[in-house]
Amino acid sequence: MTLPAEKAPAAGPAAGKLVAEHVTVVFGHGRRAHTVLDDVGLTVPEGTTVGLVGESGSGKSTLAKAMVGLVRPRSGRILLDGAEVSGLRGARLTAARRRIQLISQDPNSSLDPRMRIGRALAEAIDPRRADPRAHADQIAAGLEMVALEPDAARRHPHEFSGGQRQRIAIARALVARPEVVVADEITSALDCSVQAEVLNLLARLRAELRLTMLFISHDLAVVRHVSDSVAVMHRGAIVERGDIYAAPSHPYTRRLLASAPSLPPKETR
Ligand SMILES: Nc1ncnc2c1ncn2[C@@H]1O[C@H](COP(=O)(O)OP(=O)(O)OP(=O)(O)O)[C@@H](O)[C@H]1O
Repeated sequence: MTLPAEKAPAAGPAAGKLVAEHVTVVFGHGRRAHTVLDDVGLTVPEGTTVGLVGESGSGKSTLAKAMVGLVRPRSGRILLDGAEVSGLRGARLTAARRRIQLISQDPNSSLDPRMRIGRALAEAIDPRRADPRAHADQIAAGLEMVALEPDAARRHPHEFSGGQRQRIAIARALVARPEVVVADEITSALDCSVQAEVLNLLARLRAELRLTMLFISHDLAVVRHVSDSVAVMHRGAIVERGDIYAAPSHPYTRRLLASAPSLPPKETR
């Protein structure tokens, strides 16, 4: 999959697979205007995972949505391989969205309860021809990727556990083979034991599919487990990035680390 003609080689300070450049997002108008992201810059280099931490309401989900084209910045740009995606519309936006997939917190709201799993995956493969029979092999491969049997395609979301539903959401995001995944609090609705299972699955798929990933969580231990580097968001701005665990420099990062339960040592991947 390639973007249309405006695709340009990444260069200069914006080099990176997925880049937010001076992104400002404002909700509401006039006296009710609320700046949720304020001049945010973030680079996710190809093949790496950047973690994004920050407290509730700091703007992480808004940045996730801006990164995948669901929220339009008031100013600034989102770049994929150096080409701007934030201003795209229509077919070009659809093409870019296939290359960057969002997996969000709650599979109950992201999976339509009335839709069979096969149909949901078929829609992700080809929204214009969402016929599961036309994509049976790809659907079976997608389900296998997340360790589910092919007959899961004939079932509805309520027939699965929370962890299985999140695995289905992962399959739906990955079945069209995106290059970049934005994972927004994907384990926060799950029990601890299931959290580890989903994180390990995502880590395996990331390596197998050579994904570039922005991994968002309020949980420092989880972010540390999966990320190559970490950025810290506070009140709509990135206040720190890099090895925040060894040498936190911003007061908010220090508070965040101090309030986290003891962090296990980072595992080597
Ligand atoms: N569509 C919207 N319209 C108006 N305000 C919004 C909208 N979406 C988010 N906000 C506001 O933007 C701020 C940041 O929300 P956001 O969901 O991005 O934060 P977050 O860091 O992801 O928090 P959480 O972890 O709780 O989801 C909040 O004050 C929220 O109320």
